[in-house]
Amino acid sequence: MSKLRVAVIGARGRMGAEAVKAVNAADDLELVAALGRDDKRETLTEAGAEVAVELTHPDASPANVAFCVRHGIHAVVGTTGWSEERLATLRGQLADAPGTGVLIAPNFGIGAVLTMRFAQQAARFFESVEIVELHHPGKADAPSGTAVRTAQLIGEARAAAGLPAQPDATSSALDGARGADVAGVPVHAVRLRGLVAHQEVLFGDEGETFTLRHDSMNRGSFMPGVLLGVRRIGGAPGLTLGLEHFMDLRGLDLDG
Ligand SMILES: NC(=O)C1=CN([C@@H]2O[C@H](COP(=O)(O)OP(=O)(O)OC[C@H]3O[C@@H](n4cnc5c(N)ncnc54)[C@H](OP(=O)(O)O)[C@@H]3O)[C@@H](O)[C@H]2O)C=CC1
Ligand SMILES: O=C(O)C1=N[C@H](C(=O)O)C[C@H](O)C1
Repeated sequence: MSKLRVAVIGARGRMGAEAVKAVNAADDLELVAALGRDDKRETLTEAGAEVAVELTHPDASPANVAFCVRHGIHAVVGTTGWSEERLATLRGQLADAPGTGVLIAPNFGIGAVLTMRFAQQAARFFESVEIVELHHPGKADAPSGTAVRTAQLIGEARAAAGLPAQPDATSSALDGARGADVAGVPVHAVRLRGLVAHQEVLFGDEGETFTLRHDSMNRGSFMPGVLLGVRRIGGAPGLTLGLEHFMDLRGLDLDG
């Protein structure tokens, strides 16, 4: 059987270098291109890439993905910064490219995906919720894409359950002291040498707290998710938001 032809964009970055290793180690995949900031995107078409793994920077990602979509190359995107506006533009591009698939995964870590799902499930049971994300100091964006997505999912679940805004009597605060408000959920970002990628979701109600925590100890932790996306995206035309759509989450359904 022929191997799936895979390219990595951002190949010399922390994640990209790991993705290059993971693709090279997979028997069913062939690494046909490894692009850095200075390489032209045409390298992808010249190399005959079928799937591109995109791991660059929020400012660079939309143009890289647009190129892939225009040329019928499926994309597995881990780069953060996909605002609603950027997603709407991408949906428009995909509408003109039937058959082409793009996966945007805020986090490829299996445990991180589960954290998001469990947080969504727990959201309606607690009056208060806050998120603390903790990352290495080389990270460009804050809060993390994962924290933003987690907060959005919690916000949606709270709204669906008819919960009011959470209590907070703060009437005076230094800028940033209460974090960023994402969908009504305060999100706090820590940047600390020695960390990789971590997140805590703290729920609270009368007399009890409940904490979900996920830790990525190294970037190898993201690779099974990256490879799952690479193998599945060809069969999923259009936009897929979140790796959970390629995972078997039976038993973790939101509505019972
Ligand atoms: N979804 C997930 O599970 C994960 C997502 N991420 C996200 O992935 C992204 C990358 O993270 P990380 O690897 O740590 O970042 P790095 O800064 O280590 O790597 C980014 C790489 O992208 C390159 N680059 C920048 N612009 C372009 C461009 N226009 N075309 C091609 N390459 C480009 C950079 O090149 P140069 O070195 O020349 O600057 C660099 O090598 C971030 O958005 C991060 O949040 C990270 C971890 C997990
Ligand atoms: O930059 C990182 O490192 C990470 N970025 C992603 C994010 O912003 O959520 C995923 C993970 O947290 C690591």
